[in-house]
Amino acid sequence: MIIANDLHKSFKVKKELVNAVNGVSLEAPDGQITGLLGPNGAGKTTTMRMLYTLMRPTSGTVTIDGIDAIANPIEARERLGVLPDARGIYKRLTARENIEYYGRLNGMNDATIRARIETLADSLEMRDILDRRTEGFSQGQRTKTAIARALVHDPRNVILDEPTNGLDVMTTRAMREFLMQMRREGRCVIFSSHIMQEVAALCDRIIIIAKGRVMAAGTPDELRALAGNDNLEDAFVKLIGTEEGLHA
Ligand SMILES: Nc1ncnc2c1ncn2[C@@H]1O[C@H](COP(=O)(O)OP(=O)(O)OP(=O)(O)O)[C@@H](O)[C@H]1O
Repeated sequence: MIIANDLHKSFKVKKELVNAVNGVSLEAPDGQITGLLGPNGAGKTTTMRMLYTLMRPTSGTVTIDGIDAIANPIEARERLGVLPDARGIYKRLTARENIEYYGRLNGMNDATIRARIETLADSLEMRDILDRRTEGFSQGQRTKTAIARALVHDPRNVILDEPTNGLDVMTTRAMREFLMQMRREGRCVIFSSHIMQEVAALCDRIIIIAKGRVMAAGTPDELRALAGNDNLEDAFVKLIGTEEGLHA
């Protein structure tokens, strides 16, 4: 379970202060998919970077399964699988080697890593690319490799930054099925998107972020009711206050 309380993050750009995240609180329970939805520049990536301990908040707290992620980042990371916005896979290694490397960094033995790769290769439908060098991989193939790598140590909590970004229809469908599988396995899944239909179709709870703040949070039905609108798309536009950047 991931809990964030009153997260703030500002960046100094020349003499100006950019307030990227302005008091975001959220709770993502186990066995549920929680979606962060918001237009470009809303603060989704910055929020996630703080959740997965890459970035220290200016203020606020994050706990991962009850562990204070700011005070104990290494312990928190052991419980986290992360697909960062920059996928960052090693191009001189094969997909399998990329995944194995992370398994070793996580202190796993070779037999456990091998078995885990078998499971992930099936779930992610990536058996055909496992032993190819990742140089030249398509965007979808890179994303699959990065997700398998993120999950090699079987983390209970999974944070994915725009996992379907740039994927074709079939690969997007496979990715959605994979997210639902993680939910069935009881994991806590958080993913970000600016595609309203995707978030509505997959998420148990949606957190709408704009201008670094949580504008609304709830189930798709609750958000419809909150906006007083049966059409989810219109509800989102109303809650965010602009249509800009919402669509793919
Ligand atoms: N390292 C940084 N230095 C300066 N400004 C930053 C930095 N990181 C993010 N920002 C700013 O913070 C704001 C939020 O950015 P963020 O990447 O979190 O948004 P996002 O919701 O993920 O957007 P997108 O959907 O476009 O990826 C933006 O105005 C961005 O320019």
